Amino acid sequence: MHAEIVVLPGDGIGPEVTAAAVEVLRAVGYRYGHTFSFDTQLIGGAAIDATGEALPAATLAAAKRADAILLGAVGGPKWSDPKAPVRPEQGLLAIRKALGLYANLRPVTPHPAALGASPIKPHLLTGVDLVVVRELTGGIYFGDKTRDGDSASDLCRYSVTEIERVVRRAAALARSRRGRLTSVDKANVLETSRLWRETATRIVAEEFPDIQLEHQLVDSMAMHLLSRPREYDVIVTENMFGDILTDEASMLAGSLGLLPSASLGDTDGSGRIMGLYEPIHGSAPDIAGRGVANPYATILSAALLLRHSLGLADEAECVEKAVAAALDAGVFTADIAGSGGGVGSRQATDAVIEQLQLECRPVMMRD
Ligand SMILES: NC(=O)C1=CN([C@@H]2O[C@H](COP(=O)(O)OP(=O)(O)OC[C@H]3O[C@@H](n4cnc5c(N)ncnc54)[C@H](O)[C@@H]3O)[C@@H](O)[C@H]2O)C=CC1
Ligand SMILES: CC(C)CC(=O)C(=O)O
Ligand SMILES: [Mg+2]
Repeated sequence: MHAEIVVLPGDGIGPEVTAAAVEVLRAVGYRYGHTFSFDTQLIGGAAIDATGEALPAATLAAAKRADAILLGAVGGPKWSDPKAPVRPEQGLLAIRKALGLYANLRPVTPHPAALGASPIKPHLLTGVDLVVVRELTGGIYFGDKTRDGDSASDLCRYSVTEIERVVRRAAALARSRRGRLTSVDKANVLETSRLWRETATRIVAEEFPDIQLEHQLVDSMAMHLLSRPREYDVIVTENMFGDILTDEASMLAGSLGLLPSASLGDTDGSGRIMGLYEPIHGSAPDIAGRGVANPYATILSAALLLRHSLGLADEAECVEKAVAAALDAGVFTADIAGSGGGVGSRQATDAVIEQLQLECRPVMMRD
């Protein structure tokens, strides 16, 4: 097949990790006989520097035309002045909203070889396999913001429709997995959470009676996620809770540099799903430009791109197996290796590409 992929490197380590994922996509495409073309566009701080805007119109237009989008990360100290008229993060929020990417899937599956990188006891981590479905285009990140002298406010608003569609997506995912859905809210305090809980209960009862639904308050969820992570299957929650809980969940895997994500919209008339794929981490300014960033989260995001937007399940699995094999072989970047050790991004990417040759057997190459 031929696919057009828009690449949005962004800032900090974004260009480093997207370059790694593009190399892997080229390698897997070559192996399976696909041609992927890559159109690099500006977003975030890099876009502000070049155009004054965090999401230039040309970037959005290219993203709308593309078969899929791969993004690194945005932001950094250069653009973090509280008085700055525009911030890189606004570009990311804007593209998610403009493309209707309301469901952000963040799988968390600690790899056995990397358990030592986690601060959690290994016996709690074996068998952990969960997905957080984070609502991505509503809530407090998108509400009106005001600053009035010494006070400020951020409005958190959710509509029933916004909650229904993400809960449906999460419940359908749970149905394809172990049939368990945990909806996370703060319904003991917040009105938006009470609407969330009411809507999640109704949608599951009416449309997914086979799914086991439980509700969990976000504060105790933050604790249970670390004390009994194996019990969770699919977790659905609103935008900010999902953002925070998944950075926490990265500690189950051992590093932020290991968690990928898929931001998905609805399927269009031709069966195509709009998708943007990015690691859950940020631009990591503290390590940017040194060639030491862990590229695995972005490479695994590219695997999600192959699966969800291009319908290439075998190719996605091939990339995932290659990353797992690189980890099995002990190819750890510094964030996983610890104690000042570890290989650079270059070696980690090379290891994945090498493992691709061993792990993947396209149909045309099978006996
Ligand atoms: N999706 C995005 O574009 C996101 C952007 N950000 C932005 O990133 C900037 C930095 O934010 P932080 O809070 O520092 O979060 P961060 O995720 O960039 O970094 C947190 C810590 O994790 C480490 N880390 C992250 N990714 C890594 C990787 N692939 N390999 C090795 N180590 C890695 C960093 O070195 C740092 O010590 C901010 O401007 C923030 O707004 C933050 C989160 C998401
Ligand atoms: C940078 C923010 C807009 C969001 C964030 O932290 C994330 O999507 O993980
Ligand atoms: Mg985040």
